[in-house]
Amino acid sequence: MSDSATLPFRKMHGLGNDFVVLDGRIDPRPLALDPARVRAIADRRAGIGCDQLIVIATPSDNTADVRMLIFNADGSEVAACGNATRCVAWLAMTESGRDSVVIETRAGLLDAESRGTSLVAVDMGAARLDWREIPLNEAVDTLHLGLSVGPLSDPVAVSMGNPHAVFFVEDSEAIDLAAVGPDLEHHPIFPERANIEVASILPTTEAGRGRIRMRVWERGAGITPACGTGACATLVAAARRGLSPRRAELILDGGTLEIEWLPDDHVLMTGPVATSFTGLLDPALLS
Ligand SMILES: N[C@H](CCC[C@H](N)C(=O)O)C(=O)O
Repeated sequence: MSDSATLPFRKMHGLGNDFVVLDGRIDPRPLALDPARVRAIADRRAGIGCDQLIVIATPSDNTADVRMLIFNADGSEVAACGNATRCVAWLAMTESGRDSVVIETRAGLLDAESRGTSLVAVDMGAARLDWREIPLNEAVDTLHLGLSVGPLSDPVAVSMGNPHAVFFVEDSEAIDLAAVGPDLEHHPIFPERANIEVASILPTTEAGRGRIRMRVWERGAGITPACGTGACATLVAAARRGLSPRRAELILDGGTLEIEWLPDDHVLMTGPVATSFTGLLDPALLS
């Protein structure tokens, strides 16, 4: 494919957390994007606009169906993105005609299954709870970080292959995430920065499932309508604190995800996928 050729893209989202998806298997250019190019594509004014840019690549070996590269809107490459993993899994299942696939990410191999039309379940792997795995820059109890900014304090740190700090509050709608997000994302205790969640515990359902209202300030993307790994991290944090059963509905700005922290410590996330539109990327955005 010549450098002047346009490149097909698919605009997808998971509960409004949106992605530009490029296929690096048909054209190598998306496999070598520098951060400035990612920012140009993600720019909602001059580019296409997205929270994350996702590149589908050939898997390293036959243990996976596809490999997935994840870039935040600020150009940073990260290891995990739950909503995008559902979208890529849906594409891979549609392509292969199978109702289960394996996605290779920097956070590991993730098993995904169809749960019906445009509904996908992904085993997001084990929650990492040790300070070294978050990572944090000091040996602290991840269940209670001695950290506070504005009205927020005493978060739980969890990694789903990416770092999260979960703050439990009376009313998550009352928190001005834009005011506190940047300082928390860049707090020195997080050497790789962090995704920031504020969560309120709601009454459990008759079926005994938890219900948690959660909003997110994402590392490298800011406030997004939903965060799959953030929902996983929030459920694990709430269960560790004894605030929720290990299975709950996570109610995000963009909709609801069903999350379960399994006995083997893996976290199962189930939620919708959607394609907004497809198009051709201007080659100027790639070079
Ligand atoms: N929205 C994504 C999370 C992206 C996390 C990314 N912002 C990071 O830096 O880890 C999700 O659905 O899980």
